[in-house]
Amino acid sequence: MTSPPPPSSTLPPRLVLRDIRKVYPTVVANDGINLSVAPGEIHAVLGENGAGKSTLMKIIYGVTRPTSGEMQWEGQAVTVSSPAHARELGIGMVFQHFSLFETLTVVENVALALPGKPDLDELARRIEAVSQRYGLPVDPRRHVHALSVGERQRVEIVRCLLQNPRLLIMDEPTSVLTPQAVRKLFETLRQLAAEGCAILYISHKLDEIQELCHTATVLRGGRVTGHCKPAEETPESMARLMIGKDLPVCEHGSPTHTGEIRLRLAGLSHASADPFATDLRDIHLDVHAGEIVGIAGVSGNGQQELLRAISGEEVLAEKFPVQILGVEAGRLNPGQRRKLGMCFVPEERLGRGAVPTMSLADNAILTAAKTQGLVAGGFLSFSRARSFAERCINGFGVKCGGAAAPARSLSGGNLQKFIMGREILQSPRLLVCAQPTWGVDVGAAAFIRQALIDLRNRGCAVLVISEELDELFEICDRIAVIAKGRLSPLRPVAETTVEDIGVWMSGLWPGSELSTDSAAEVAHA
Ligand SMILES: Nc1ncnc2c1ncn2[C@@H]1O[C@H](COP(=O)(O)OP(=O)(O)OP(=O)(O)O)[C@@H](O)[C@H]1O
Repeated sequence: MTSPPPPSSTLPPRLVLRDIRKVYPTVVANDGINLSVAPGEIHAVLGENGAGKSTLMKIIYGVTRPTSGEMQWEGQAVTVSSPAHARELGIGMVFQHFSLFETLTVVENVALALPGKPDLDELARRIEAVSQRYGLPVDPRRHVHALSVGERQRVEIVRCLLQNPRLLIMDEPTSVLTPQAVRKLFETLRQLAAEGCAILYISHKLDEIQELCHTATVLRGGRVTGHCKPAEETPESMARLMIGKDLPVCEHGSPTHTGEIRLRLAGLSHASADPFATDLRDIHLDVHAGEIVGIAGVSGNGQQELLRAISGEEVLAEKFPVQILGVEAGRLNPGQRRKLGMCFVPEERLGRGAVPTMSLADNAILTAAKTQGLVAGGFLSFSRARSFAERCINGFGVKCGGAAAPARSLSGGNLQKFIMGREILQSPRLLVCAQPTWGVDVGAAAFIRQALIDLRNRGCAVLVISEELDELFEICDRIAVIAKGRLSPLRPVAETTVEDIGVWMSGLWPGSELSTDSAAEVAHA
């Protein structure tokens, strides 16, 4: 599919940035940035993790003040004092990290972003209308805490579209959307652009940028290092522009040796107390030492519940359904399961994967205290915690202000790299991870995938739950699909195709109990 023709260059720009600079205590996040977006233009902002993309977008949206520089909105100099001010001007933003209150419903969350006190019934109807029109299904009455990551992202997008923005900023909006939802979103964005909305689009998915965007600005180390027309580039040439060299190629190889079963799910069924959660139904799965098993699926089909049941965040009624390193572990808490040799990475990096206000060293203590000997004689060793955090930072190329930097000061991709590093460097015997490369730039994603393959080659059993089919096909040895809380049979990756697994993702695999109607529901979960 090709991009629509670029907008007419005779229109005056909607937004102009001149010499924008933002200095944080340990880093210059933006350094003399110039950028201009015309009405109807879809403009990509490209760059490695930590290049300064989100900082620039937050400046435009009034979340952060620039240290210096000038911004013009529709020809007038403007200082955007707050997000509310940005919204008044006609600027909308979908954030990389969700800004939703978990204890409120969807409609209550949306109401908070609107001026005055909107009538909730009327607003719920508007939400339904917008979500239907743009193919982004959300139920306005559900509580946010019960939504999957993909569903939350849809809420963020719908909330933004309700405000009819004239400039829409999207910070990695597709990281957790299904391929069908991405198609729909692109149609929406093209439609908005055709109606004259300017769009600033940040993504690490270079094929998407090539398909969607008219123009691109490349950032590196806070500075503009290039411009291009994505339609005239390839994903490889854009990657080179971004990282200054060719992308490394993953060396998968075959599993050298598959050994004993490290994770066994023996008929795992679990009904959560949360009425909106997906019940897990009779899941059987073995993951052996020395293999990577992938679980694909449309977000909201039981992935979160499965990860919680395996990690111990959700303790089960019985011991036997989850067996870790041969121990019936269903009633153990996460700490006890980690002691058996398991590490895990949840899909939400801020909140579950790391405590935002704590330093990286303290975040290292949270999961690695035992394996890295960070506690001795009942006392925490802060120097050891610091040096382990530094190993994660150096080993995984995390760009940050050092081990003392609070987790929330890291760019999204850099925090993900840190969390992956913290778990992988504990040399677990079993690693369970969700969305391992979410929000990570193309170079770092290749690095993380290779680190998972290397871990497998050292004999670790690895289970990856991901919505990125291409990623699963690149790194896994065997693959299954989760749909409506049920798990499909496992297939060797070499004996299946992305197309087959795509069909299975709607719940229709050989022997599946789902009807065609239920399958349609799965695709929209
Ligand atoms: N509140 C903050 N305090 C200190 N440093 C910060 C803060 N916010 C961002 N930074 C730093 O500014 C730099 C740019 O971060 P930014 O989030 O803009 O990068 P990014 O290009 O959006 O990266 P990613 O692709 O990983 O999201 C990083 O080095 C980051 O650590």
